[in-house]
Amino acid sequence: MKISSINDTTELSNKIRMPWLGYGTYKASGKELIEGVQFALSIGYRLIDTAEMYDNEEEIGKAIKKSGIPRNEIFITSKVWNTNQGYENTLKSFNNSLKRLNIDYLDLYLIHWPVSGKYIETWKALEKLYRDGKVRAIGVSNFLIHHLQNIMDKCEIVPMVNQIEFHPHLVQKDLLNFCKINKIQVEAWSPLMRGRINDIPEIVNIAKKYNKTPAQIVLRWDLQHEVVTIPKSVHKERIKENANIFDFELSEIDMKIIDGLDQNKRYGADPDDF
Ligand SMILES: NC(=O)C1=CN([C@@H]2O[C@H](COP(=O)(O)OP(=O)(O)OC[C@H]3O[C@@H](n4cnc5c(N)ncnc54)[C@H](OP(=O)(O)O)[C@@H]3O)[C@@H](O)[C@H]2O)C=CC1
Ligand SMILES: O=C1CO[C@H](CO)[C@@H](O)[C@@H]1O
Repeated sequence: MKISSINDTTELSNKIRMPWLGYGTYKASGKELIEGVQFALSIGYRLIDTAEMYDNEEEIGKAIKKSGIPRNEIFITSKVWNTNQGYENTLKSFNNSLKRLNIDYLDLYLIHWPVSGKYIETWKALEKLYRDGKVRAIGVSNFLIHHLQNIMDKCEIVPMVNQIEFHPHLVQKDLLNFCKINKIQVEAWSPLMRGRINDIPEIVNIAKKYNKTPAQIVLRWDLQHEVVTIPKSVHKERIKENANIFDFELSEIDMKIIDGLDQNKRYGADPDDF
């Protein structure tokens, strides 16, 4: 698939379209977040990723309103936090996120982590929200194959998205294949390894060859794997840099070199610990 514009989107299993590039917001707040979101929207980002746990939904809602961009042109994701899982609590959390964001529907609602003994009931609440038309797509985050399989065995709707830790040190090829076969769109969190990509010599070398930065190389690698990517930055230059990934293509050899950096190494938590 050729991805050559910031306006390009992927079609989810329910036909809803999701941008390939999004704006991550973890640890961002206040003025720098409001300005970051507005700037990102002004240069063409159309996906904003948040979560009730990030404690920044109000600011994001304000920034979106201030941008003047019609609501239906922006794809907004939020997530139910672990301590609020369970059927009734999830319905409440969802409504609270809508209120804080000051919007009347979400584009994508995710279960943040697979809390054992809770996520099946939580998923049933997401199915209800989806059937009631309050959210355009539903999905999960940090789900491994066995969690996904469990939902598919016990529930009716297959998750449309799985947002996972994904970067050159954590490729999770089997999970990627499982998602592909089951039409679950993979979305990468910490795609820049929280800034560590600048320290990987192989990526620095590839970056020089394409006259791009290490961040741009890794984000392009995501797209060529057909993985949606949501880098976070509160600096204009980097927000711009991270979006400047649609005018070049990595060769198959360079894709393989980056794939080969996999160490199955997580910088975030292990989904089996919840
Ligand atoms: N579902 C889940 O469990 C999780 C979801 N997420 C989501 O994914 C998003 C992205 O992941 P995140 O963990 O934030 O990490 P990222 O991999 O996006 O890295 C963000 C860090 O890298 C820096 N940075 C940004 N752009 C560049 C660049 N071009 N060159 C060098 N450094 C750069 C940022 O600094 P600065 O801002 O100062 O520019 C920040 O410190 C989150 O913000 C959140 O929305 C994240 C973690 C878990
Ligand atoms: O979304 C998130 C942001 O980062 C946190 C710390 O790594 C994660 O726990 C959380 O899932």
